[in-house]
Amino acid sequence: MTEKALRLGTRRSKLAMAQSGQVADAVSQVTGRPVELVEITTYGDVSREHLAQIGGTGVFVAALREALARGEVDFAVHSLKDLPTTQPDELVVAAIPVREDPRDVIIARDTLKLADLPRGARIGTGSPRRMAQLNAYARTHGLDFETVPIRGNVDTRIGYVTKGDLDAVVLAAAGLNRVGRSDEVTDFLSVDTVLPAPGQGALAVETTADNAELVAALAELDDPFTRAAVTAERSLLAALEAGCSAPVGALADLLVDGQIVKEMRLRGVVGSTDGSTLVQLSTTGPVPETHEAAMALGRELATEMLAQGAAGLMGERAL
Ligand SMILES: NCc1[nH]cc(CCC(=O)O)c1CC(=O)O
Repeated sequence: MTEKALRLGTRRSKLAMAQSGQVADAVSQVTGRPVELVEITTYGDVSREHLAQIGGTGVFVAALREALARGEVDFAVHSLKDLPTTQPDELVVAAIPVREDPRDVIIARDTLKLADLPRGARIGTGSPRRMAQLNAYARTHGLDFETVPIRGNVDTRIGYVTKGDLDAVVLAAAGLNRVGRSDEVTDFLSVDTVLPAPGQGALAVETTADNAELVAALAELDDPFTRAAVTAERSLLAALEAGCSAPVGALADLLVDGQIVKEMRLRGVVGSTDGSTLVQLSTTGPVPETHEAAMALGRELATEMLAQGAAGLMGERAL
């Protein structure tokens, strides 16, 4: 007997197709049903140059959510770091699978590492979070590189280096892993140097709240530790009243003693894009066992960061 295929709404970019394909296979496994990819073309895909004006990466998420709400697809996969912190009532994040490598990386000419970039080197990144932390690193390590605003998909960004326009570009390790290009990485940036975006490396599998059977099936793909970590990170972002393009980094991880999980640590950073000011703090607490406990961890750190002047660093906006 062949069961009706589940429809997975996806953007058609290489990265979106790769992560949707991987989740499609996993969903097929747990449901025993075939999964069909349904490509959703968004205004952002057609008109890249107007992406900033029409609201950044949020437009991609919005188009997939509209397709879900209209019943054109059964579920969708988002990069968690591109997902707004507000959750529509009619939709539910049914699964957050195990997170990939959360780190940022550089791809530089001549296999250079960050610390080896020559004076005056130009590093491409459109992210205020990456600019702030890289420029702060340069200031504190006597380096003299410059961050240059760029945007575009993974291929476009790597192209700036291979064509010789820039010395290096910054990308997320997870995205490169998913499209099979991690062998081009020349330096994995320590999270002590560049704290990743809240939710970076994690995916969100979203469906309609009224589809109880599918919600339950998708929940089998959920990783509770990843969910607790990204919930705390995104709670920090929300409590700072920052959006996905704000200069905010956050990463929660587990503190382990031998084999025993002791606590969850949440680190956060906000900075000015020139790197002259960074507010960098961390907090630890019991591993959150509920959504509310994970939210509380993020709010707690946000309160401390705001007390140290974080709000004044969040005015800057760019993609
Ligand atoms: N903002 C674009 C974006 N959204 C998700 C990823 C891939 C990494 C991830 O899934 O967290 C990327 C590319 C990048 O930042 O290099």
